[in-house]
Amino acid sequence: MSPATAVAATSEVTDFVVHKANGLKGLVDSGLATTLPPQYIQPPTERLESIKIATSASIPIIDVSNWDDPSVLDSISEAASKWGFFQIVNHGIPSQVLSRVVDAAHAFYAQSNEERRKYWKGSSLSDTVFYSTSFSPQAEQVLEWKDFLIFQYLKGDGEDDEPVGSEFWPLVCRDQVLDYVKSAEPVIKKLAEVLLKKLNVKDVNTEIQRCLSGSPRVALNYYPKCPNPELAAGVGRHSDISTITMLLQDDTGGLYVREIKEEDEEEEEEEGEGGFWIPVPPVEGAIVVNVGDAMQIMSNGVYKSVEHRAFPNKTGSRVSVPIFVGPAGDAVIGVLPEVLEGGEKKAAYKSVLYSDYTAHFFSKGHDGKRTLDFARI
Ligand SMILES: O=C(O)CCC(=O)C(=O)O
Ligand SMILES: [Fe+2]
Repeated sequence: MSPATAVAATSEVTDFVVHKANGLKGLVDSGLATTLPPQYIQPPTERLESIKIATSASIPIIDVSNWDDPSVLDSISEAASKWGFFQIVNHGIPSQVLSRVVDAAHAFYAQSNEERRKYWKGSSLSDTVFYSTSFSPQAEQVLEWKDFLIFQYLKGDGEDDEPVGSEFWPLVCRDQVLDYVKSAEPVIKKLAEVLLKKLNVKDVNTEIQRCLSGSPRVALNYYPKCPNPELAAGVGRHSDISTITMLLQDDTGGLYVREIKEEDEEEEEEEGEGGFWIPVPPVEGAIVVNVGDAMQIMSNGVYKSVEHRAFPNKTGSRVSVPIFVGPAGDAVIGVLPEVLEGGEKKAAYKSVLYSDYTAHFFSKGHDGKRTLDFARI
């Protein structure tokens, strides 16, 4: 079989993309994926054409130029409770830092298969950086139209030390990712402070710190242009397992967020493929912020970790760069005592070791908000 025929043959696609570590980018570059390979075809309920798009709702855009303004704090905590998602503008991260990290993501994927493959999960020189495809290809029924490069951001001992293993990060994007995280850190800190303040948490001790942001991860997500986007998903319905995620998206669009209905409150959240989906349009200079499962657990559901999904398109590739701010693997997360004080509310979640929670998330394909059941009482 010629290499060309090998790639074209359905049964060989997964092998070429996943096992031979060419990534989806390698498949698209081969020029042979002129139609969507069967393993990428989503069931009808999970396609863009069958979801109901919310036409009047939009997620809030919050100007955070003045963190001392009480109305900013109110807007953030309200958005985290009501929508689980918001965009922030005037956050102080220089626009060049944002555009450089997006360009750097393109630069990583523009390299040859051989060059990218050096970082493939399992063969990368450091566990703090790895390249992979889809979500959890070994556990998924249908593959997602996406490649990603993950950076695990473990701080060195000294204040100014570079993250552990960063000397092994790809040179085409290393400094841009480091600069982005460095500039984002004060914003992350502020967001966490505001959310905790509104929960009456006064003593943000080191243990809470480890639960909030013990192990940030950055992803360079790449959704190549897709021959049949109407049949595919870039990332399927899921909630993030982070405490908070700061997502930078390019100007392409494709992200949708589930609309929370009033009657979904009290854990009676909409399940399955129903409900309305709110598009999150790219806003120049804005960062999308969303609450993750760890924050929903710690806040006992006051803040909502909301389902979201992204679709690829036919005209070009799309890049997004989330920073998943999440607990350290060995942190035990549970409902913060302050949230229960003085009220008649009971804890809706038990305490869980975060590395167990993470392992559960990756042991299956994306399945909406089901990961949270792992911690639900
Ligand atoms: O690319 C996007 O807009 C969303 C990505 C996402 O949800 C994720 O990486 O968890
Ligand atoms: Fe996500």
